[in-house]
Amino acid sequence: KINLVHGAHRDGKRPDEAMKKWRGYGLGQFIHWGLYAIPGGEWNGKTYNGAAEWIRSWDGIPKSTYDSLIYKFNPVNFDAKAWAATAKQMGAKYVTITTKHHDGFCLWPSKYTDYTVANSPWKKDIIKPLVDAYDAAGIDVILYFSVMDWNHPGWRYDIKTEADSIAFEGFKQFTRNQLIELLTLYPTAKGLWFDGTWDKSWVKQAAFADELEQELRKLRPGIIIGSRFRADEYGKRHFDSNGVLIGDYEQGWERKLPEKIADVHGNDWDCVMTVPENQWGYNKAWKGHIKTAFELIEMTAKSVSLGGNFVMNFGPQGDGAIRKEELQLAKEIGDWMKVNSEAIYNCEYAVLDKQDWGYFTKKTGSNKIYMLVFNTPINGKYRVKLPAKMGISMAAPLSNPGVKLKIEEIKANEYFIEFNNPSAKQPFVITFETDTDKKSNQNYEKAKT
Ligand SMILES: C[C@@H]1N[C@@H](C(=O)NCc2ccccc2)[C@H](O)[C@@H]1O
Repeated sequence: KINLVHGAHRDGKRPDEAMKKWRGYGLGQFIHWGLYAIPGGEWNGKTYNGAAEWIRSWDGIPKSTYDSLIYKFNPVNFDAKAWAATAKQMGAKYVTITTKHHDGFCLWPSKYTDYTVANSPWKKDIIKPLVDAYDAAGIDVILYFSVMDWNHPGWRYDIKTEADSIAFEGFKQFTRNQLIELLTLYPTAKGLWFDGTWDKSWVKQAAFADELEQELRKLRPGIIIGSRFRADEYGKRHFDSNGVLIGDYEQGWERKLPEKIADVHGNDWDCVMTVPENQWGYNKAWKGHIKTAFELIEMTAKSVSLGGNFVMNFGPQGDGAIRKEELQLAKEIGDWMKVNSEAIYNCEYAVLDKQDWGYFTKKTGSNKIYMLVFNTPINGKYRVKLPAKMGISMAAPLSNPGVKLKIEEIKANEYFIEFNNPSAKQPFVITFETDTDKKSNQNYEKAKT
């Protein structure tokens, strides 16, 4: 083991109530909104091929021209309650909202910069009504904050000269001030989702970032901060020089999912996912593959089956309305969650071998198992392998608990659960219970039709 001062300060999952609640969220909403939503990936009729929220970095636009978008920020159709209602209907249990993205525009009236909503035609705070609306909807709020800030004169990609170092010191204090300001103005926020922390300038600030993280945790006990905030003193990010996760959960699953349980190293994690291939901010022309509700539901099931949460991104339009395609996806996902969310909320990795038909989840603190089916076997027989000595109780469709499904023990601790569901067009859930002291063949009803 290497002796580290600014590595991980804790190993393993956080045991406290705040983190237990986070662990059980299952499904979340990401909101990427800011000045970039106004051009929406297009400028003077030309489309920008990168991610819409990175359009400022496109050579085709003079930076000052982009920065003057502040004078066009007037989202007349912004309705915080409507956004929260969409998330509620979808079944999201938490929301991560951009307070400031890489362009440095603040959606709250920060007193540490002029580049905020206060100096736009809109004038008003955007974050406060959002936090209030989501809190009222019972959806926990996490504040996204980009450390990298293209608008601040003190931002540097690396520290090469004494002048860089002096400028960056000012930037570090500005960053600290804004974070304390956010936690003070929005005390109900449950966490901070840091981004824009990969450049050398910030990676070299192990001591400062470690002290700042500890200060924020003291200011807001229980606050949840992921692995993307800070590097250790050897520049190691997410996992320190001893391979221990820095922060409360792994924050590396951006637009990708783990394949198997070994990939998550026993840590908490969430996956943040775009609906198109790679657009977080609003992009008028949603080119390429747009994920369907089916795909997003499967990613949610897969995430929970591997002990994580799934966070689906929304990129509201410059006028503040959510685009109709995202509203439609929220409805379809919400309709599925209405019937099946018991297999998602407060569920965890079931410690069972994955089978071809789909994913297992297990209700935390119980022996209830859920089989989330995405591929129906032609013979209607669903294979389940249990650890030795573990029995299986009666199985039933989650949506119809009265139907006792036939369970056939085909060999030691291996079963076929029979369920012919030819009309299925949507993923569905079968549920059963396990018991630890297996009394072979006595733990489930013999077939009843
Ligand atoms: C959550 C997303 N993170 C921002 C981003 O720049 N991701 C690209 C990226 C991801 C990981 C390392 C470097 C760069 C995107 O703009 C979104 O805000």
